[in-house]
Amino acid sequence: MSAQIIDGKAVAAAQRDRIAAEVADLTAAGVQPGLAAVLVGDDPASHVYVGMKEKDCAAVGMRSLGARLPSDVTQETLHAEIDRLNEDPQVHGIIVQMPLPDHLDEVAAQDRIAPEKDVDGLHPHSQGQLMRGVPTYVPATPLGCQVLLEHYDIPLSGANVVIVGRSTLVGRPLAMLLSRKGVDATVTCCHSRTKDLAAHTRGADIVIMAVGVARMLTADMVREGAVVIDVGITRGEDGKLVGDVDFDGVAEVAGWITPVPGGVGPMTRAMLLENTLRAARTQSGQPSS
Ligand SMILES: Nc1nc(=O)c2c([nH]1)NC[C@@H]1CN(c3ccc(C(=O)N[C@@H](CCC(=O)O)C(=O)O)cc3)C=[N+]21
Repeated sequence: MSAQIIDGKAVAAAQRDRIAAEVADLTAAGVQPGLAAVLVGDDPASHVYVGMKEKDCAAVGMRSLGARLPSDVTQETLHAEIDRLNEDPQVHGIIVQMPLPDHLDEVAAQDRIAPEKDVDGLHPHSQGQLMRGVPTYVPATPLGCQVLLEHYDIPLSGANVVIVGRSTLVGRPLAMLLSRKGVDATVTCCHSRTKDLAAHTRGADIVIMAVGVARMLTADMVREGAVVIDVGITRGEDGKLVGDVDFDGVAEVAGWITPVPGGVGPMTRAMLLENTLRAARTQSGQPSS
């Protein structure tokens, strides 16, 4: 293996330590940040993720509230629960864990969250402000990718970044984030209909995989020394997490690479805490330290 490992777990731990110190200061000033996760139904993966978020909150001294609703809940009841959290002054951030059961409208639920509590960055206000170049809350996974790249001093200005995937949660916001003035990457957004994907990825200084297709990016698709960020998390039959990158092969050619697990995933959780801390500061009128 020639690539150096981008250690998301370690960077996330450092971020959590910093956040914990800031949470302690804010709590001493009378405001304990609070995050509410709305979990509908009994999808096992969603339960695992929400459980991790609750543990993360506890680790940094934040309050966490789990709102659990049955899988047959109506859209009206879901909205009533979001309204209740919107009005609760102890709750600074709200996320609705995705995916929702098929009979529910995910977009309508996202739209229901008060923009000032939208720590997932999925409300049209958050997405629009990011598009305008004045972000409020950036979705945690794209933010985590940016913080990881900056932590390792990987040059972004003028860099050719190829993002594979165009989801609302990752690909599109990431393209906005990295092409902003001040970050200044040249971003290409590829997807399932892209012609000759390999020609794009081979031309990239940085390849970011966010499609959810296990081991899609192979060594022949990567330029020698390129930076490879893997956002994919496919659960294999053996229960193990598999990324969108064929790690063993690509690590032979890449210069830097994120592992799965231990790459972007832990950063996603840390950035959700960061967004919640910012939400608590903004809502309480406490200046940042
Ligand atoms: N409203 C909403 N917001 C989300 O941000 C959201 C969501 N819904 N639904 C599901 C996806 C997925 N997601 C992950 C978060 C952390 C890890 C993570 O920490 N992964 C660890 C390993 C975890 C394990 O072993 O299972 C890692 O990659 O090292 C993974 C995935 C957030 N999501």
